[in-house]
Amino acid sequence: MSPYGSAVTASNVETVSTVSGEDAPLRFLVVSPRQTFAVDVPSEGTLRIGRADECEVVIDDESVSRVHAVVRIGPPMTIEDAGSRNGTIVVGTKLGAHESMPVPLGGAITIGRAVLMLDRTVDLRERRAPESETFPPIIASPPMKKLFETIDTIAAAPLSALVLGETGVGKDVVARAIHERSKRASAPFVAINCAALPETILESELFGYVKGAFTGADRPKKGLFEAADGGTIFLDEVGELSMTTQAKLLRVLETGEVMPLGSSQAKHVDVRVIAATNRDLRALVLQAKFRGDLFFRLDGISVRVPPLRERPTDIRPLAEAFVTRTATRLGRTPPRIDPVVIATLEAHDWPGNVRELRSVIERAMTLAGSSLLLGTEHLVLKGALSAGPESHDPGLSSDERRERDRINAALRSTSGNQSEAAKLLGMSRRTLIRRLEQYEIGRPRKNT
Ligand SMILES: Nc1ncnc2c1ncn2[C@@H]1O[C@H](COP(=O)(O)OP(=O)(O)OP(=O)(O)O)[C@@H](O)[C@H]1O
Repeated sequence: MSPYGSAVTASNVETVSTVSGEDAPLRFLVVSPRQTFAVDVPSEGTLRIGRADECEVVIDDESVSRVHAVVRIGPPMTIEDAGSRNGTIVVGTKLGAHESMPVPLGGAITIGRAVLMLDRTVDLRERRAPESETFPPIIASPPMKKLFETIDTIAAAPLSALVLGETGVGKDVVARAIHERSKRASAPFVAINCAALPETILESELFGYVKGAFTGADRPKKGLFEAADGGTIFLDEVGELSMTTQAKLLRVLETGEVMPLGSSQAKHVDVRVIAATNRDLRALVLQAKFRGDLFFRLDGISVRVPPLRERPTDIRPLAEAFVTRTATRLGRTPPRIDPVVIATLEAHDWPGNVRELRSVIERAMTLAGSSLLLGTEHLVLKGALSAGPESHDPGLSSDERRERDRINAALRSTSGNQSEAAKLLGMSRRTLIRRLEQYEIGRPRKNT
């Protein structure tokens, strides 16, 4: 029972009594009119949810009170309404001011116009493409059939590979498919987003470090190259690597050896590198922003994943698969999709590609509740995502474009969390918000 008020319990939902142990870490998925993002749940303490900057989960919407609700990590994990203007609804039960109840796993929590859901995730590096998302044979358009064949060719070749394509097309999924169809399938697949981390942290993630390599390095750490030994490392957004890190990466590719930070001893690794980018690497090479020798090493063999607008016949099977997957996760019967919804989805141009389609479906499923028909009233397409980095913006100078791309990348890597993205970018949240307006980036938008 909450020290602040009475506790309400729901009998038919799975609640969470621990956030540690064997289970995958927990996160809150947040869908609000302007934002879609995920927030990892810490192992202890509280999470304030509200509009105010000091909240751990900031939802930028006027329907949300400044501090609307408080999650106590537990055990058991509970949510308490913090005296909000319009209450907190937990799977249909409205909490009055200072009432609390256990947080249900996978159940909708409504806070103003936003919906939150507690979800289990897997390790950040691995979470983008769990087994079930691995290139399911659900997509059958001619361009994708061709892509399947190319994936098999790439899988069999002992070369580095480059996966090209706009944001959200499924480069990550393709990289994993290459790994799983290769001889390395039983060894690890390790993925990292090169745009997500500042240079020094990225290098220590990639190459590891020895004890005492820098302040705070009180024990040695294995890098991802070592962790992927025998398998595949997937370097997402490779176009964002700094020149220094590019030089170090090139050395690993040329010698097959990694040098942990602070060490003078190289370690041999046998790792296949698959890199991905939504930027024109060749153009970056021409502008001296990407090393030509590294480009040629990475570009052993390349594959382009077509944008969703070039394969509209994939939209229906993908949408159906996302509906089934979300329903399974929520323990619901998958609803039928109204044919008008399919037609609407097929007519949309999907600047955020498959990722955008996935969030639109997940949001529709949340809004549909237990309805057995997913209708147009559940569909929110307008403003669901902003244009990706390849959108047309002839007015932007290249510096501005770079900054805009960095911001997009940071938002992607933090699943749209503005505060985290601002930290990564080394700017205040307010500055980030100003930039979002300046570059007309739809307010955080990317879901994982
Ligand atoms: N063929 C597919 N089948 C099922 N899910 C897919 C498929 N393609 C993409 N997805 C889903 O769409 C989302 C985006 O895919 P992914 O992360 O692979 O895109 P990306 O091209 O790597 O994006 P970015 O450039 O932003 O990193 C993920 O949730 C992924 O699971």
